[in-house]
Order: sequence, then C-alpha cells, then structure tokens
Amino acid sequence: MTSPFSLVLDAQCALGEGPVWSGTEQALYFVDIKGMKLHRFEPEAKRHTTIGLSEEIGCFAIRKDGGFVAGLRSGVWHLAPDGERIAMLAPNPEPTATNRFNDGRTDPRGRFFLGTIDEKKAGGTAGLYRFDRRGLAKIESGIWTSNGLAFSPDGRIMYHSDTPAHTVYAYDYDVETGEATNRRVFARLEPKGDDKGRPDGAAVDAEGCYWSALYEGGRVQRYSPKGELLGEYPVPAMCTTMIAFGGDDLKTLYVTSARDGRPAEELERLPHSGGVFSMRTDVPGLPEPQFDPQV
Ligand SMILES: O=C1O[C@H](CS(=O)(=O)O)[C@@H](O)[C@H](O)[C@H]1O
Repeated sequence: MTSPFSLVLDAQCALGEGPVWSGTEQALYFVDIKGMKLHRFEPEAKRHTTIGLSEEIGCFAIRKDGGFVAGLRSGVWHLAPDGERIAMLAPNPEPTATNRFNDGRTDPRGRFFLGTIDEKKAGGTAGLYRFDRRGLAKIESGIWTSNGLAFSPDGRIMYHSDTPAHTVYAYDYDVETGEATNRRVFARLEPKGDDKGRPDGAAVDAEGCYWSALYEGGRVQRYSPKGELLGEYPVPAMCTTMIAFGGDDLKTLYVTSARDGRPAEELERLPHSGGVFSMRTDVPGLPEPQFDPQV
C-alpha cells in the first residue's frame, strides 16, 4: 500500500519521540530517547541541529520563560535553550534503573503532564504524573508504558494510552484545577495475527479527532471524538511513535519513528526507520501550549 507520508528528515533515531512544533520559530523539536539527543529542524530552511544530553530524555515542553521543561530518566528538569541543566524540578519517583519518563504534553493552561515506562515490563510499575507550580503529583499508577497524552480542543477531555495494554483512555479534565477524573476506555486496538500495532504517542486535531501513532503498527490512525476509527495512514517505518501538527497552517502532520532493536530485514525494507515523516491534512491540529511555570 502506498504511503501518504513523505520523509522530512532521515534522522536515523534509535527511538525518535516527542515532536513539538514551535509556531514562533517555525521549527520542529523532537527527541531521540535512547540516543540522548534533543533535535531541532526547520523544514523551510532544512536547518537541523542537535543537543546532546547525558541521559535519556523521554519528553519535553517549550517554556514560556525560555528553555525547556523535560522528563529525563532522573527526573523533571529545567533545561536552558542550549540543553544545559538549570535545575532538577522533581526527582523520578520510580526506580531509575528500570523506569524512566516517557511521553509528555502540556495541558491548555501550560501544566506539564508526563508518564513513565516500566522498561522491564515487570507488571505495570509505571505511572502518569502532572507537574505544575505545586510540584509533581501522581495521576495514575499500574501503567506499563505511559503514552498518548493529548487534550480535546475545549480542554475538557484528556487522552492517555498504555501501549502494551493496547488501550487509549479518556478522562474528564478540569483545566481550572488540573484534575483528571472518570477514566474510561476510549479505544482498544486488539492484536490481530501478525499485527502487533499498539497506541504510542498522539495528537488531537481542531475537530477533536484523536490521531494515534502505532508502535510496531507501521501506521497512524484517526479516531472520532466518540472513539470510532475514521482512517488509517501507512508510514514507511514500523515503529511510529508520536505525532505533532505543524506548518504555518498546522495542517502538516509530523510523525517520529524508531529503529532500535528492529530486524535487519525490516531496516533494509524500511531504511528511513527512525526518521521524521509528514503528510498534509484537511483539518489543522491544535497549537502546542508552552509550559507556564506560574500555573
Ligand atoms: O513509547 C514507547 O513505547 C514503546 C512501546 S512498548 O512499551 O514496547 O509497547 C517502547 O518500546 C518505547 O521504549 C517507549 O518509548
């Protein structure tokens, strides 16, 4: 099946994740978790720079006051624009030998939600957290791989996935308090034969549809606000990891991918695995709120 996606950047990431579009800079930031790098790419100028870090970076958000808030293996950090550590904002509350921060995203007010991964798949030891001026608060436990964070256009629904559980959840969200309640199943992706695709990172578009990157699924799915599967879009990489809408009209859907641990045959067939791909959409995405340390 031909793919609607084009290769944007042949980044060869071990574990490309966490794309964030900066409208002011017209640049796409993303991480290579296992490569311990923060990437910045300007699609128009085709300018690509990287910042090397000393530990895995699972996720980040651009700060209103400059630099980044980031979920590293050791904890939540304030990073300077050049990636230098300014301060640890909260330690990783889980055993850092096996659990690191993974997917993250800001809510509409600029709070930072981020979750962890149980790398040993020991049995749901990972969790979901909120970081704001009150500090780090646990939202959910018993998770295997925290992923798929996104918010509805009106900010009243928070989405979250647990990848190995093949499940996307929805919460009622109160943007005034940052409280997420009434967790329920939004969508389940049952394994079918050889298809091990499972919901990794995600983004919501202006119609409230949930776009999900499937790890080991080689495709991106679009769900209606009611959880109905509306479409599937093959990507020339088996392990798609997260989605961001960018471009001056937010109608360019970017997806990151991974190549670490993939079979040699697959990498030969899909040589740009680990790269960043894009396709144009009819419906724009939502602008990514910056982290606000005052909220
Ligand atoms: O986001 C991620 O998810 C994948 C998928 S799974 O946990 O193996 O189901 C994981 O491998 C990757 O390390 C993580 O960043």
